Amino acid sequence: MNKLTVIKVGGKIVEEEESLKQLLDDFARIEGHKILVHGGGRSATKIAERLGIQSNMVDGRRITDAATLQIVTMVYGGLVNKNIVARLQALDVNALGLTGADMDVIRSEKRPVKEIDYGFVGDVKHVKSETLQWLIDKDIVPIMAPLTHDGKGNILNTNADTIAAETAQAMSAHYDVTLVYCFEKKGVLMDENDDNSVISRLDKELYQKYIDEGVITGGMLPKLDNAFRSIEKGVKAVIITQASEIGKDSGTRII
Ligand SMILES: Nc1ncnc2c1ncn2[C@@H]1O[C@H](COP(=O)(O)OP(=O)(O)O)[C@@H](O)[C@H]1O
Ligand SMILES: CC(=O)N[C@@H](CCC(=O)OP(=O)(O)O)C(=O)O
Repeated sequence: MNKLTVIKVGGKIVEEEESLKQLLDDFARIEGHKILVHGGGRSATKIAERLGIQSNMVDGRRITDAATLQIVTMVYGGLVNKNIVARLQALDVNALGLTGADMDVIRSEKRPVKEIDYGFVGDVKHVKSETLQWLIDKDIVPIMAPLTHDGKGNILNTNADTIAAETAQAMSAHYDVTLVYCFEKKGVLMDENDDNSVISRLDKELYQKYIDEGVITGGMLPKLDNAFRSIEKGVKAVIITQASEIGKDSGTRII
């Protein structure tokens, strides 16, 4: 099987010019087939604030009312996605920006209301891996925004870590997939404030221990849940690392 690298890049990197430039330069240099999934949560929060709309996150997920949906559609599907696409084109990467609605690439279902009503947030139901494969085999590089659709005309907001994991899992039917979560730290850390404390290999047992001890918290929890699920569902390797370290043998490897 051919190799495919799925890179997910989070909001903090996307928002800062210097780290975005570094990420895109590194991404452009990755050889072989690749997909970039981007977040942009921090940009959405800032623009919402400018428009006088308060952001509300529960368990790392944005409560998305109608006004917030308009903002995330503009920010993720427009501003962030098209900026990345233009920048990659300047680096000779034949990037194509996609939301889940484009070519029906990712269908989702509005998250059912239990204790919390997340509003217009979608849980992924299907990734059209054949469509992505068709694009990739033509040397087109999909740049995926964290937006999906329900097939009934509605856009839904979907966490970018989940988009990356579901895409990597679906693409495992066609390629040997490596999923790389890039963020601002050097990997999963023993001490969140010490970049020299990278946990180089993490299995499920150790993960649970570190949760219990409060070593791993917050936004890292959904990321690692997605990471372990991906390994269980056929993704060959999952790495959590700093953008500048892509392709090097560093960061945290999920085993
Ligand atoms: N043990 C840990 N190692 C590294 N980061 C951790 C750890 N525990 C919690 N975190 C937090 O998780 C955050 C990453 O999650 P998140 O902000 O959702 O990432 P992203 O920028 O990719 O969206 C880090 O910025 C950090 O604050
Ligand atoms: C439902 C939900 O929470 N969607 C996320 C999508 C963006 C995202 O995941 O961005 P980062 O990777 O930068 O955090 C949000 O709106 O914040």
